[in-house]
Amino acid sequence: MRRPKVLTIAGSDTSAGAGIQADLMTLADFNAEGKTVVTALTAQTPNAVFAVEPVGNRILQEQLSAVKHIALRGIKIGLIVAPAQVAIIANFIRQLRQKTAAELWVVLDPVLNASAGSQLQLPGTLEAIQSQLLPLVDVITPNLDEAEVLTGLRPTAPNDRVQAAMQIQRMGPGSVVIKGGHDTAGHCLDYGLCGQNHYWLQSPRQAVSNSHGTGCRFSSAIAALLARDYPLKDALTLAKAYINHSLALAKDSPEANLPHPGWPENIELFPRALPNALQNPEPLELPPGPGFAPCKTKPLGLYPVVDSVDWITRLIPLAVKTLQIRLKHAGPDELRQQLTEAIALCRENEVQLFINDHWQLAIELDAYGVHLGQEDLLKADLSAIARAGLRLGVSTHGEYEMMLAHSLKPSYMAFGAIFDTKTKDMSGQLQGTERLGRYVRLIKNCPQVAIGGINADNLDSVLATGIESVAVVSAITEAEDVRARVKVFQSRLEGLTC
Ligand SMILES: Cc1ncc(COP(=O)(O)OP(=O)(O)O)c(N)n1
Ligand SMILES: Cc1ncsc1CCOP(=O)(O)O
Ligand SMILES: [Mg+2]
Repeated sequence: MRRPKVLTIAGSDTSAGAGIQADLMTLADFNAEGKTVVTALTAQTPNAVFAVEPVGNRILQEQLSAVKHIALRGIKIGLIVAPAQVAIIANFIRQLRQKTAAELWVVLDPVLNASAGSQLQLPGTLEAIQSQLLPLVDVITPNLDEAEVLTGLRPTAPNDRVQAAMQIQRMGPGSVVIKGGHDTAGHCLDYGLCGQNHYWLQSPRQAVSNSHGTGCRFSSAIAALLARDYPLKDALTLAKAYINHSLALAKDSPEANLPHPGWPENIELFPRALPNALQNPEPLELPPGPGFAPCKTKPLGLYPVVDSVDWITRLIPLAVKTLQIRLKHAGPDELRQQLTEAIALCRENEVQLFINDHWQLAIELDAYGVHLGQEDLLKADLSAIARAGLRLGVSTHGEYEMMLAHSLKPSYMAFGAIFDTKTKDMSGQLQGTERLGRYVRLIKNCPQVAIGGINADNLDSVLATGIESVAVVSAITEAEDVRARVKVFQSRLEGLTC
C-alpha cells in the first residue's frame, strides 16, 4: 500500500491554517491520499472566527455516499457542528465497518473550542458526540481544555492526565491521547493511553504567536500513519515531531499559517519518549560521566547472534569481528560457565562480544558489552554498566522506543525486526525496509544495526537503506555451508567495515 486513502470529515477554514485544508496538506506530508467531506463552512482568520455555517444534512449525507465505495484505511474527524451531523457520521462509520473486513482507523479531534476561542457548535452536539461517536472511535486527541470539557476535570498533573484519559476511554475510544500543548510548564507533556499501555512524550515548549491548526495536523498525521500500519505509539511520536517542526519554522507573524514541513527527519525536533510509568513519568537519565564506551569497530558489519560457545569457536576463524551470545534457557551454572568461556575466547581473538540480557554477569565477568531489550533497559542499572566501561546495545522497534533509547546515547541501536522471522515472535513489530531507511537517515550520531529475518537473498534490499551492520541468527546457524554463508555477508558488507 503506497498511499493509503484517508478521509477527513471536517470544517473548511478560509485561512487554510486549520480544518480540511490543513488536514489535506498534512495527509499529503505523510504519503496518504486525502478525501474530504465538509461539515461546515467557516469564515475565519488564525485569530478570529466570524461565521460558521453547517452544511445541510442532505449534502453531508450525499458527500458521505460519494466516498463510501473508496477503500478507506483511515478517517479523521474534526469539527462537527450539529447533533444531526453526529448521527449521520456515526451511521456512515457503522455501515462502512459492516461492509468491509479491512482495518479502518477512526481518529477524532474533538474540536470543542476553536483556539480562537469561539463557540463553534450547536447545543447538544457534545452530548451526541459522547453517546454516538465515541464508541466508534479508535483514537481521540483532546487538548487539556477539551479533556476538561469531556471529564469535568482539568488534567494538569500527570496523574490527573492518566485519570482523565481512563475516564474518556470508558466513553468508548480504544485510545486516548491528551495533548500537553496548553501546558503552562516549560515543556509539553503528551500522554497516550493506548489500550492498556501508557506513553509519554516530552518536548520543549515553543513560544509562537499563532498555533492555529496544530490539533488538525496532529490528528491527521496520526490517521495517516495508522493507515500506513504504524503502531499508535510511533504515530504519536512522528505526529509530535511534525508539530514541533512546524512550530520551529513558524514565522513570527499572527497572520502566517504554520508550515507543513513534510515527513519528520530532524532528530532534534523529535519529542523525548519517557518510560511507560503510570504516574509522574521521569525521563530515563543518561548515566553520569562519559556515558557508554563506543564500539571499537565502526560499523559493526556482520554481527551473528549465537547460543553457544561452540558457535563462537566456529565463527572466530572465519574473521567474524562482532558476536552476541544469547542464552535463553541455561541454568545459573551453565550460564556462568558459557559466558566466562565466551568472554575469554573473544578477548583473546579481539572479537567484540555482546552479552544478551545478563548485564550483572556481564559486569562481573568484565565483558566487552551487553545488549538489552526495552524491558530490560528499564530494570537494569545503566550507571553500573557505563561505570564498568561496558558497551551498551539497545533493541528498538519503532520511533517511540528509538527516542527512548536515543536519549541514553548507547554504543549502538538495533532496529528490528526488519522481516518476519522464525527465531522469535516479532508479530506486530515488523519494520520493513522503508521504515529502516527512515531510521538510518534519522539516527546519525549512533551506530546502527538491523536485525530480524535478514538472509542472503534479502540482504541487498537491507543494505540499500544505507544500514551498514546486520545482526543475524538463522542465516548463519541454519546455513548448510556456514563458511560460504559468512563469506557472502562479509563480501557484501565489505567496504562498509573498517
Ligand atoms: C543486535 C540485536 N538486536 C536486537 C536483539 C533483541 O534483543 P532483545 O530485545 O533483548 O530480545 P531477546 O534477544 O532477548 O529475545 C538482539 N538480541 N540483538
Ligand atoms: C533476537 C531477535 N530480535 C529481533 S528479531 C530477532 C531474531 C533474529 O533472528 P533471525 O536472524 O533468524 O531472523
Ligand atoms: Mg534480551
